[in-house]
Amino acid sequence: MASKPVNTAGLRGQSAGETALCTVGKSGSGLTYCGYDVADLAENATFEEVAYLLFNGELPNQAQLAAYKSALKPMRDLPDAVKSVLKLIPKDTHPMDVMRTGCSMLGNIEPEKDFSEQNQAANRLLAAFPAIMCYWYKFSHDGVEIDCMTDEDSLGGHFLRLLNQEEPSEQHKRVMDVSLILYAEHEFNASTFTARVCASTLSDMFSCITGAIGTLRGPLHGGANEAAMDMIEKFKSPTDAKEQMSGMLARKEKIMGFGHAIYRTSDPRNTVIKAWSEKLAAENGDTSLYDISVACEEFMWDTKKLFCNADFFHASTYNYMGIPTKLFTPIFVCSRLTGWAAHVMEQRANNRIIRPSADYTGSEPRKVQPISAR
Ligand SMILES: CC(=O)SCCNC(=O)CCNC(=O)[C@H](O)C(C)(C)COP(=O)(O)OP(=O)(O)OC[C@H]1O[C@@H](n2cnc3c(N)ncnc32)[C@H](O)[C@@H]1OP(=O)(O)O
Ligand SMILES: O=C([O-])CC(=O)C(=O)O
Repeated sequence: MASKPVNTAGLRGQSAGETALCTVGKSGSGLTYCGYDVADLAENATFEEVAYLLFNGELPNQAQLAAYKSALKPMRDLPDAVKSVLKLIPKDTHPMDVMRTGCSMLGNIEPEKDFSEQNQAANRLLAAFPAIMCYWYKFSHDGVEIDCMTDEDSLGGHFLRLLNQEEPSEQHKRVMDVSLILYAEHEFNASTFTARVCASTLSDMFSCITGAIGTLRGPLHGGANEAAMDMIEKFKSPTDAKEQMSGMLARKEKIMGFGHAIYRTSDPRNTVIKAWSEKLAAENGDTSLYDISVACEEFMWDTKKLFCNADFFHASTYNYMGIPTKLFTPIFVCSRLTGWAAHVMEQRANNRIIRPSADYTGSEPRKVQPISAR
């Protein structure tokens, strides 16, 4: 009997190029950055080490890491022109639109003039993204113009400090670091592919990243962490969660934070972030959000054999850290920028314009009729 044909819609299963940056769904836990298992990196590295790895192909030694962090620190502030634009953006704007505009505006003020500046442009965005997010958030929500510079050692700590305007705990800094590592890179996902398509036209780094932000925004991609939070906070208990999800599935609604285009039985990032959610829940004392999330996970596996992707337990984890839901996907941007920029550099190093073909399904050739005759 002939086997079921592979559904190739959405380019599924088709190779669209080469990369040395990442494998998805292959050896070990299923996800490696430059050969390192993501769980190993999450356990034994920091986000800055992972950024260095993606940009240079090797993990830094102590001196290289110290030099890299020292180079990033002075780049954390924003030009006045970018602050002025951020101040114009209304409070009810989607923060991913703010990130997109902030990125694009920075590219107006400090353009990448040629590809010799690509590392500078990537590092500038890496250092400045937490400020783009928090400067707008604090101004639009609290009317406060925050100082965008902190002396926090890590970018994760810097973000938490800007957001809460107080010293973050060591534990929260570590969780943020782990989260940024988990989100950093994921092969030819939709937003990275957007960045590569843009790069293949020999466009500039800021355009590639701006396009990628727009792609990550959607709920089928990065926007799922926010959408998952909106869903789980509506559930009153684990039993209520199962009942409501049953109704959602019956209505053929997508359950955000579940399923994956490549993984078939689990997403290796889930184990890591779920463990942090459980730990934070226990320390918080109110474990209900974690318990509800676990009930969702069990229900989806039992009924549909669908599993949590990276986004699902990020929702409760960030919530236990007091991070506003609307900033969940922008945090993803702060991390994935590293993967996007590394892919832009890789595309540029061996470029041919990305231009696939299409299967035509339209009308047969025909003649234009005079407008009076139509
Ligand atoms: C960091 C990230 O970007 S991870 C992804 C984040 N996105 C989400 O969490 C959104 C919810 N998930 C989804 O929409 C999908 O699983 C995607 C977009 C991630 C992958 O899409 P696809 O590759 O098309 O999924 P796949 O081919 O495995 O789907 C198989 C079936 O399961 C269904 N399905 C997949 N995910 C879900 C879900 N979360 N809820 C309900 N049904 C689902 C599909 O509708 C499909 O059903 P069908 O055969 O009746 O049409
Ligand atoms: O790979 C994908 O399709 C989506 C994903 O998990 C990611 O970008 O992290």
